[in-house]
Amino acid sequence: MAPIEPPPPLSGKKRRIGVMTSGGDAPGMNGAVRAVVRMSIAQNCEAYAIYEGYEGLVQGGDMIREMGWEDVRGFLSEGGTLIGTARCKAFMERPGRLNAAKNMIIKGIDALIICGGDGSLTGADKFRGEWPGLLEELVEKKELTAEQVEPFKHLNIVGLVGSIDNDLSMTDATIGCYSSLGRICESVDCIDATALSHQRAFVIEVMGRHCGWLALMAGVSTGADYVFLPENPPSENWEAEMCSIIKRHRDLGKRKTIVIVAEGAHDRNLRKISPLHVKTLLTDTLRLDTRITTLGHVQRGGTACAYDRMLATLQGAEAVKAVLEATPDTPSPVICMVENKIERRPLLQAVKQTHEVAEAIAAKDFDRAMGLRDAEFAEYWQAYNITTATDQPQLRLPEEKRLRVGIIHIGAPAGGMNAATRAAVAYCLARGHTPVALHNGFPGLIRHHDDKPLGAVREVSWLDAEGWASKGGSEIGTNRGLPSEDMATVAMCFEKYKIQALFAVGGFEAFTSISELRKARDQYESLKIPMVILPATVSNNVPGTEYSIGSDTCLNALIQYCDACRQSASSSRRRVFVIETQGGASGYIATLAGLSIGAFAVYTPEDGINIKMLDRDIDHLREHFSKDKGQNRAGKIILRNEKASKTYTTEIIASMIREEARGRFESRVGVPGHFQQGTTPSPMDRVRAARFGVKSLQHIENFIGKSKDEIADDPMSASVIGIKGAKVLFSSMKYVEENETDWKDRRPKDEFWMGLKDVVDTLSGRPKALPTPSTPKK
Ligand SMILES: Nc1ncnc2c1ncn2[C@@H]1O[C@H](COP(=O)(O)OP(=O)(O)OP(=O)(O)O)[C@@H](O)[C@H]1O
Ligand SMILES: O=P(O)(O)OC[C@H]1O[C@](O)(CO)[C@@H](O)[C@@H]1O
Ligand SMILES: [Mg+2]
Repeated sequence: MAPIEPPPPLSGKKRRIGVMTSGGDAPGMNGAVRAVVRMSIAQNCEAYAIYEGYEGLVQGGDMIREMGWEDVRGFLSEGGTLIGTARCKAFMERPGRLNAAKNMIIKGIDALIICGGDGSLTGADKFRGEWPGLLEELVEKKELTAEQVEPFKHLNIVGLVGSIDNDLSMTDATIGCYSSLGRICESVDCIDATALSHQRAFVIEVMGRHCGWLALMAGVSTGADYVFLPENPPSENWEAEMCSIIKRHRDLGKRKTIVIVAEGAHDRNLRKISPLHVKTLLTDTLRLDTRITTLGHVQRGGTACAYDRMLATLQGAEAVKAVLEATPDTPSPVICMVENKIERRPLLQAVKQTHEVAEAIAAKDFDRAMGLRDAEFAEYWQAYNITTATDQPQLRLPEEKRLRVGIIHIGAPAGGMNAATRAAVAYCLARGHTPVALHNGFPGLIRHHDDKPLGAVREVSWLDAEGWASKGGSEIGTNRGLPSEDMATVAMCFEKYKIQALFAVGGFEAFTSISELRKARDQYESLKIPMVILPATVSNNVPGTEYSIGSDTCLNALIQYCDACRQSASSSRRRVFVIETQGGASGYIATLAGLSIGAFAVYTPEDGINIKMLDRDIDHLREHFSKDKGQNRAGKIILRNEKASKTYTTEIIASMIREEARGRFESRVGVPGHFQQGTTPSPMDRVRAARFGVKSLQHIENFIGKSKDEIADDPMSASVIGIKGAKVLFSSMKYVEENETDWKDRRPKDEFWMGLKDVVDTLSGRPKALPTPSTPKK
């Protein structure tokens, strides 16, 4: 039967892009839909939502509807998926896909962006592969004419990975996985308190039918005693092994036990490992009072964390770009994240590699299964094992290779400082090194190193640091003071307390401190030791890395604050909140928060603020509110970094808006201040802190056996660990200090995120700035 409705013409439009969410819902999916819709419109395309996943495509009609700019307002701060999702049986079969193809053509949709998990993208890949055959069949069966299908010969399809499971190969993170991990961590942190009180054991089941990412990361970020993953089942002898590890932890004084079991966990013979089985072992063998908690769907619920909002937004925008750049020969891409870089990878290959993991598991080839997950996964597994099992004789170094490692926190507190320290301590102990905490930064060391009975230089035991994975702030105390306050005493202390390596955790002051120590090596032999700085600051302004631990915790705190303000502003109607963010002279926090909440405008120190900018933004607000008839939930947020301008303070901007609004709308000020340091660190900060902590100590070990002069002569002996693009690497401090540092403004010379400001502006519909003398052309 020929279609009743011919494909609508796309006069003057480049493309008609369909977007859908499919499979299990995941926090952040709404952000992806918002980005696709708004970016499509901004790029002169039409955007259509396909409701209820593939079900909408198979059924067509009203389930495929055009989306306007305002239809996605507020999407960023909503959990689940507002356009619905489904697990669609019909699409699994060819007749269902035939209907789907027909509906796409009837609706004139010539590009499809699908946000879903491994199953949804497998379906997308199948659809893409069958497309020419489906069109032929539609013509053959006279459901469509040859002319009708002609413009749709090449299926333009792009995948976005949205799933809490993080189970697609070739991407480090899927939209939703960090939000889900956040829910798990919150729950385990809560359970921790009650477990500790009763000295109980808890067996916690987390989601992940075929993938252990959530279980592993939950283990790393909560310091669980044992984890079970489908990719890497425990040894044949796991029951005894698990009991022995847990017994040892108890013998060392631990009052609680947490075991995390992935829903898809099994042993090496693929027999399911159930929480009940684990509980029975803990009860019968170790006599522990044990409870089971199955977290279930709370893991999928709730609003998205900052990272997922950012990921969803950037990937959604990238997907539209990929649609527009596609040629008939371009393989369909899936948008991936590799460390800190958005990349397009071939959908076909990503799906194939994902299936290979399942095949390797089914064939009991677990090494291959682990190898097929991304490199990050194996590193986290290693970090987890080294920092958890206390008795691993094979890891211990011979006596002469063991070091006394000083650990110091410098600067303001940042989420993840304790987790990094815990990992470093556990690593040191596993290898036979002695971890020595230098309390309260350099001023603590200088003034209180030999206080009696408790000086600032203290060896740390496993039990001391064991509970630090989830603790916010700094357990060993942190301070902005620099070693130059009294370099001679610092050098003397290193000599006196036999500090043979230094692991520094902190922000720009930590960076400056290591720079000072490195330069003072000419004067003091005791400073000719390997030193690593792990950047940790809410401001994310440390040169040598694109990511400092603590910045993710800060963004989460900030978006929580902004969501509350937006809710208030939207409810009161016609209200603008001007919110002042931290970040020093770096606009990172303001910009990323702006991206995550859909800010109306973001003011950064890099661009400054000028009167033309304010005039234009206020005009835009006026125009926006003049169209508002009161039914719009139109709360607006402007983010202003604390150092964006000396003249245009947060208060002044809010007053200008109030004045210029002439009663049409009003403004309020919000200053979250130190709330931005957060309480408990975010899971991303915790897991990266652990991974980078272990890597830092491994880097330090490269210098074992070298003479003092050899160490001093090696530029890598004072280095900073960081993420640069798609890589995690160490950079020599000397190089970074001399080439990558803007010392005056205390930030990297080249800030990777500057390009993101355009995305914030485009997606909020902010008018483009005309170049003025103080906004130089890029
Ligand atoms: N092999 C396949 N062929 C065709 N369609 C498929 C295939 N696998 C999955 N799909 C389609 O994708 C939908 C979602 O797949 P699935 O239920 O596996 O969820 P997912 O996308 O993997 O998400 P998650 O696992 O995160 O919940 C299925 O209901 C089906 O419509
Ligand atoms: O209740 P549902 O929708 O079947 O989902 C459960 C499954 O979905 C997932 O959460 C992925 O979204 C799996 O980890 C889990 O097994
Ligand atoms: Mg899946």
